Amino acid sequence: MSEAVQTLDGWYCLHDFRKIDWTSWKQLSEAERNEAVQEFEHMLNNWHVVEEGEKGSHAFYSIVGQKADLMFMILRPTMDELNEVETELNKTTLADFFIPAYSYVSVVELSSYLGKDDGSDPYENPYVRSRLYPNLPKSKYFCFYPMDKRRQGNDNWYMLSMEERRDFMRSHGEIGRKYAGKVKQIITGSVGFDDWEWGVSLFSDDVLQFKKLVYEMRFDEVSARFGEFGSFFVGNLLDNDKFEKMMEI
Ligand code: VOV
Repeated sequence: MSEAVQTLDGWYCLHDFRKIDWTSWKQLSEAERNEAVQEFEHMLNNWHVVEEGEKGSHAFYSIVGQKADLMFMILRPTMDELNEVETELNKTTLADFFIPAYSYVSVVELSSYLGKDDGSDPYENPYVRSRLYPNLPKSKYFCFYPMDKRRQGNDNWYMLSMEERRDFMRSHGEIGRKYAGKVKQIITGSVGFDDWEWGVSLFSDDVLQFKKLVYEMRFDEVSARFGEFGSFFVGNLLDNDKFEKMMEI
């Protein structure tokens, strides 16, 4: 049996995609709509307080295309708290006008392929902590997709030796580093939690960099031979002003 890589696991993560039931939303009076948006923003403001207290983080984007209209990426220290946030969201008046589109449950993950083992506790390392418990960037654009590593014939990731997998990840990391300052990636592990093995969340102020990065990675052996991908979602950052404008009829 090949040796499983040890993972470092951080905050639990929910990607929650919703469509808006515009037909029902339009039936409300302007006053009712304003009240629902204000109630919703009150919840978002509470999430900001959690973020400032470094007890979690969140990202809120509108999604382009018919797969969804809105996306919430929520990070919390426990699965229980993640569930509470989801329920809080579902109890808002606005959620009566949301239609579930897709969701993804995972945990922020760092593999130890490239880490140095100097005997110290990695969970005490400030850099590692900033990766495991990240303050999600408020970048203009967001991209999410789930992925697996293939298990077929000669292309079975889980049958490779630790050294082989480490070499692949080194090359992967080298490509990724070319996008430093342009794209920030947050990899969340979802084995045992959801239908794919990882969630890939990308943040950038230049939306075209998602295409360039993902395309370049397709030619790297680890993605070319072993990468299998689910649906892609791409969207634009929402703040209160943009959200109010979006919900205006
Ligand atoms: C901004 C770009 C970027 C950078 C710098 C980067 C670097 C790195 C490093 C150094 C490491 C290994 C250590 C760790 O941190 O875990 C990883 C790990 C991982 N990656 Fe990555 N990745 C990027 C970007 C990046 C992308 C775009 C994808 C999707 C692949 C594609 O083809 O669409 C991806 C996937 C992953 C995955 C699924 C893992 C875990 C694999 C496992 O088997 O455990 N990743 N990644």
